[in-house]
Amino acid sequence: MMAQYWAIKLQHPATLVFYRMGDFYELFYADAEKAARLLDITLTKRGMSAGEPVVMAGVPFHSVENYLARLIKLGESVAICEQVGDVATSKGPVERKVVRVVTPGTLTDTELLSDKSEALLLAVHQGARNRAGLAWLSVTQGAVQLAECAGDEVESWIARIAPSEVLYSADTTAVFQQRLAALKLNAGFALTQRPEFQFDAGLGARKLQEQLGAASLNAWGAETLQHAHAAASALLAFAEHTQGRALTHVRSLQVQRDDELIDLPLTTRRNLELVQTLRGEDSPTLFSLLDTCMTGMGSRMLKCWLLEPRRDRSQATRRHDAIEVLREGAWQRVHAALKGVNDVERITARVALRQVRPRELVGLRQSLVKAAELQALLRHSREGGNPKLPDALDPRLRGDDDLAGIADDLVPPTGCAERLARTIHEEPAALIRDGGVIATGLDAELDELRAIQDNCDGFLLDLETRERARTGIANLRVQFNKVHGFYIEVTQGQLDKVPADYRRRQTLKNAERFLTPELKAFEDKALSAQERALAREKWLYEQLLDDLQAHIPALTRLARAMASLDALCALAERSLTLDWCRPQFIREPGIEITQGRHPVVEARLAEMHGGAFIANDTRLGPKQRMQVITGPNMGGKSTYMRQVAIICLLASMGSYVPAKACRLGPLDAIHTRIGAADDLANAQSTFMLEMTEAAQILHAATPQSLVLMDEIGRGTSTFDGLALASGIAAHLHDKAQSFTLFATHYFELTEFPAKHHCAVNVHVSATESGSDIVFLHEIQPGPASRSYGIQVARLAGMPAAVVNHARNALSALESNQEQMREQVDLFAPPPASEALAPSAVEAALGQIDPDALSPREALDALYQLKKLLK
Ligand SMILES: Nc1ncnc2c1ncn2[C@@H]1O[C@H](COP(=O)(O)OP(=O)(O)OP(=O)(O)O)[C@@H](O)[C@H]1O
Repeated sequence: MMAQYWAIKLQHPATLVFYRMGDFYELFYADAEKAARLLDITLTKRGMSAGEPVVMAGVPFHSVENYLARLIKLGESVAICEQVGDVATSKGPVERKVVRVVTPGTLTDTELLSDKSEALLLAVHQGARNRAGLAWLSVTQGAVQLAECAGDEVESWIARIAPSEVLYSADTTAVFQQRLAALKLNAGFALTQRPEFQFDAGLGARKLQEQLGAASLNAWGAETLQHAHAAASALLAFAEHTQGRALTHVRSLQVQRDDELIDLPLTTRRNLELVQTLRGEDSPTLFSLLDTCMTGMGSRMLKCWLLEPRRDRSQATRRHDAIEVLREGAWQRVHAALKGVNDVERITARVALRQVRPRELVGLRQSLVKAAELQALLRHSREGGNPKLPDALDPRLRGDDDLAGIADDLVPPTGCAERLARTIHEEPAALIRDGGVIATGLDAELDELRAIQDNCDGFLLDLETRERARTGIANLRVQFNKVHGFYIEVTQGQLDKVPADYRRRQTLKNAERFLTPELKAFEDKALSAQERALAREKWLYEQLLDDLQAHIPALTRLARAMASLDALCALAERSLTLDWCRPQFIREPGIEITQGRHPVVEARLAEMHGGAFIANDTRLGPKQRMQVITGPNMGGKSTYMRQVAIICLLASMGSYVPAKACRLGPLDAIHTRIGAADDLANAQSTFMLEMTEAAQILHAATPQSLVLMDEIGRGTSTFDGLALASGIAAHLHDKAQSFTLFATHYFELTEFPAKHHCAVNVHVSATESGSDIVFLHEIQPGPASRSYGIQVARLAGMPAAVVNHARNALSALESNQEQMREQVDLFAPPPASEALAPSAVEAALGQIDPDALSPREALDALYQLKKLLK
């Protein structure tokens, strides 16, 4: 057995092997030690192999999912090795095989997956000439995505895609591997090395063509992406390896280009608290506020829309159109009809992978019925006098985000629901191996086998009556139990009446149990009927899965349509409940928001009865690109800046926005530099991190970018900070020319707009009442008059002595500063660095004309130059 184990383990060296032995999965040696540590299970030693005791640890098979979930969360991978041979007939250890490998990026079990997020597997290929290829997919979805980028952009791509597992080739350079390892620390994915030959561009292209059933990748614009093909080759090979079969449901391809999406760097996602709060929690975030989806697949779709808004606004416009229609009444009915819809997307993938459970198929059938209902609803609102619902869209323009396209895709595949209804029991057992899954009436043979079992009770009663009459034993009983099978039980006092054909089966304290030839024959028939019924059920289940394969493409389309409808419906509901408006896209550059609000802060205030949120306007355009925002701490500067970014993002993803009106010009990125958290894991100080992030923004920002800069420079001495902040503001204004919101506590910067015609001062208002401060949270033109830092400290409970001390110190500092102020012009351009005069060697070198020199003269000249250098 250990020889068999080692043969299997050798093929999965970096994976924990769960080796099935009876009712347990056992782990051996180093695997056992690791699992014992990670799972807190007992380590034991048993027997001897190669002269050493065998170290092992085991988990019961019925609770394996729980252990798997814990290991996967810790980034481990597990190979599940089952007994596949026949225990009764095999000589030596029964044959075993790894039936699937569970890794963080290739999860398919409903129990192990989060409802609301995808587990993505990503392969990265380091190509020549500083290029890289990326390919990624979710095994529970049907689409592969490809991208190519410059080698130094890999981190930002991976961070944006947020995979659960990253595959890289064994031959990537050490530096590249270090960068991946550093990213892993921050992003928390599993990093898996694969052999170099698996990253084969030719093979990748062929595999993709096979998946898509196409002769070329031209139609997807993916023909020339060789580095991405290489990544796809490793990606598909690994995904197939883990599932133990081909991924027949993966039939679509998308190419992502970095100039197609609005750039949302990781810092922006974090600072705007899109899907996670700054503390790493799931709520309250923008996503948690938006997500009123009825299904997991709807939530996942919505999250993807939020994190991947497109620069091209046609998709967002289609979503706005759909929301507008749904708002007019249909959304409530659609919302209600979506209740109880199952995760068709994941069930479909599990059908394709032949891992689907009986109850999931019942869920699928119910969802198909719902799909027809939803389709009727959408069609009805189209015909029934809703003139805005387009009915004949050009199919090329149709996406999965317009209602006409969705309605068309909601067609359940012909005969699929009926086939499921006929085949699967209304309330089937959880697992096919338990039996009781296939419906009665589907298969005559199964029904007959079941009848034998069902008739058991009748037969036993009949036999009991007959035997009582034959033997004269009035309390004789004919019974069955799982351990001993069938028996006739006779109590001690009656044993002398037992006929000769009774064979003793078991002796109890007060009774004996017997078998007769007739009962034995019945037992054989009944037990074999049960076994045969189980085998028949399994076979019928496999037949069903075979038949369902043909429906996979239609089911995948249907799942996407349902998910989109769910997401649109959630956006429609949110827009009504939270009083949001439809944004308008304009061609000219600009961000114009009337009475904008920060949706998450507003919701928090409402929840905590913290008073009304104060709405604010924003006007940014070609002539007014920068706002320098001043005002007291706690005044609402950060909230205001974030709300502008969030409104732009919501509009771009296709949602309504928290404002009275919004007109938005083209946008290519949202950059944010807000707050400062130490990045200890990467050994970066607060200030270093601040400057690194700011430098990245200055390099990347364009006139179509929105940039939020919150208190830049505060991490160092006042003068350094102020000097840097003014330099950064000048760069953003003059060079990048981005739309910039620049919040600062440096009052000196309020002079910036005087010398920079596209910048204006605004401030958040506050008033003093006695020695207290009242925040008005209103954005008003002009600079703030003062900072109120000391009042805020007082509010925060600072000891009175400290507050007094600070007041004194402040007035001394302020009078000092007045004197300095006149002399320094912060915004004067730096003098051009003086050109240095050429050195003697350079001057001599300049005199030499190599073509006019003989070899002898050249040598002399060289000596001359050496001398000059000395
Ligand atoms: N427009 C608003 N309406 C109502 N309350 C608001 C508004 N803006 C901000 N607030 C409240 O004020 C609090 C502080 O806001 P914010 O963090 O934006 O202030 P800040 O000016 O950036 O402060 P600091 O300079 O200390 O960073 C918020 O948590 C919120 O409760």
